[in-house]
Amino acid sequence: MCSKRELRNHIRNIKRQFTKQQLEELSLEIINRIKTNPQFNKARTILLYCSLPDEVETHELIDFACKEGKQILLPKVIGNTIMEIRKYTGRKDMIAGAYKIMEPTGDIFTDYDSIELAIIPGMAFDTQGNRLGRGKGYYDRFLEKIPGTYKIGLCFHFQILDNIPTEHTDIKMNEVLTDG
Ligand SMILES: Nc1nc2c(c(=O)[nH]1)N(C=O)[C@@H](CNc1ccc(C(=O)N[C@@H](CCC(=O)O)C(=O)O)cc1)CN2
Ligand SMILES: Nc1ncnc2c1ncn2[C@@H]1O[C@H](COP(=O)(O)OP(=O)(O)OP(=O)(O)O)[C@@H](O)[C@H]1O
Repeated sequence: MCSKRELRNHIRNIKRQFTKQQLEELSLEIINRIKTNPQFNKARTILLYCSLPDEVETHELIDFACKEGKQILLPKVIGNTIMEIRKYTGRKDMIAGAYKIMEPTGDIFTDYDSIELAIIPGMAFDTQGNRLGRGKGYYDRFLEKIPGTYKIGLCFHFQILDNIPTEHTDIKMNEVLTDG
């Protein structure tokens, strides 16, 4: 079995073979799936992520969900291993933080029990719902705090692997949405 580091390099190499436009088209397919997902439609408070250029594009989804009247929360990196959650209050209130991720300047959000759905990026997911992240453990540490929340991973089809090596701290997705 490959190490997590080898798997991350493998995925990075495949991703490079796609143009920006191809990834945008694949993203659209995935976002259309999320918009018809029953868990998404019924959730009123959703933890989302503001995508980096190599991730499934979520910018339009964030504003779509807001227009639907949902409360949107986004992560903000506050240390080497910790992220906090903030309310999204519009594009005008976003600022580039660590790793150049756009993060909200809005209020901090700590009512974790009210988060009904978490939509989570990944370098890869396997068929059992295991997730491989960027290797800092930000999501694993946070997801521990919301054990009852339904978790949906988003990734491109080439990021679905048969088997991801796991540690006891890794938290599984309930569902993974992809293109194709
Ligand atoms: N859009 C988005 N937001 C997110 C995450 C994410 O994966 N995607 N995170 C999920 O954890 C947290 C941020 N974690 C990150 C961890 C590493 C890198 C990163 O670029 N790592 C470099 C290696 C840099 C280094 O080792 O110092 C890399 O992947 O090349 C980015 C974000 C919170 N917000
Ligand atoms: N809940 C936790 N408590 C303490 N350490 C943790 C926890 N979760 C993960 N770690 C540690 O953090 C490091 C990175 O973990 P891992 O490789 O699983 O990150 P990742 O899920 O790929 O990254 P990310 O969540 O940032 O995208 C590992 O050394 C792991 O043992």
